[in-house]
Amino acid sequence: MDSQTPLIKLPVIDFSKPELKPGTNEWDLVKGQVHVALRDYGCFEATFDKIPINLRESIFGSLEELFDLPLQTKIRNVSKKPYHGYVGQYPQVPLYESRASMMQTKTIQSFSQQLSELDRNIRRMVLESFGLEKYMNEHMDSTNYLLRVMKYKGTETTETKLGLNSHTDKNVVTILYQNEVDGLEVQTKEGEWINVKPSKQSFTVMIGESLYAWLNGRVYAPYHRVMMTRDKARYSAGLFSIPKAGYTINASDEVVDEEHPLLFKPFDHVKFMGFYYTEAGQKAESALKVYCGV
Ligand SMILES: O=C(O)CCC(=O)C(=O)O
Ligand SMILES: [Fe+2]
Repeated sequence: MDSQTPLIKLPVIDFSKPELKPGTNEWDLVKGQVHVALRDYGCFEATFDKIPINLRESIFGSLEELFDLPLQTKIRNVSKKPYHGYVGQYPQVPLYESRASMMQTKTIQSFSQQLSELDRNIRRMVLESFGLEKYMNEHMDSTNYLLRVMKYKGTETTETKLGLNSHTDKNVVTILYQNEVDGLEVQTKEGEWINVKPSKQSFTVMIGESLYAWLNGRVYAPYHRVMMTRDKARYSAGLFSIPKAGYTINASDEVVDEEHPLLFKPFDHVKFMGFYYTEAGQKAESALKVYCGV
């Protein structure tokens, strides 16, 4: 199925409660919602008011400036490290450009810091809800953060245009924030595309394949893409928690049983990314399965 179904909406989960602390009833309630949403969709909309509105809005000013730099300047920001350098000018997705923010402005730095708190709360809830508390410190220490920013040029026609190819994220958790131009679509397990329409105070939270593998498939890592329908540019920023090089992702015994046989052999995310960017990795339906599937 490849049609949009406006009837399906992503779950919306409220992280704005002032006393959202581990051990409280509020926490357990939200934890239950996170568990169900990530199991069923691998994605949800999070309302989170801890980042002041003026800070959130000034993000897009910084992004506009960053992407308005001459191409010569932008392409100087190349990198061999996965996710880091400038990407853009791809014939397949001509509207798309992206780069790591390098956290150079105060605005972006403080935005990332506050958003990483949301990432940690979500991951803590996920681990607790699977009874994996004993891995909490190891898990939290196993990742780095990267803020990557994206621009999708508006379409110059009335046709819908591909902004970003359908893919699954390969990291742990992704938290996206966007301007008022929608375009992100997330695919359900049944193959239907949901149009993501976050409100001004909400962020889109999505599971990547590293967490999917570590939890042995107990959470879903959804395919998603960007489709552009408007003539206005879409700006988005993503906070990505990414496994550190040298850390082995190994599903814990607690999530492996007869009903849930082991899906992947232990792997190193950075080495896997090396394979993902090869021709074989790009061609594979699931690069992770080809790389280390059981
Ligand atoms: O721009 C967006 O909302 C999605 C970006 C995305 O999927 C990615 O960078 O992996
Ligand atoms: Fe993505």
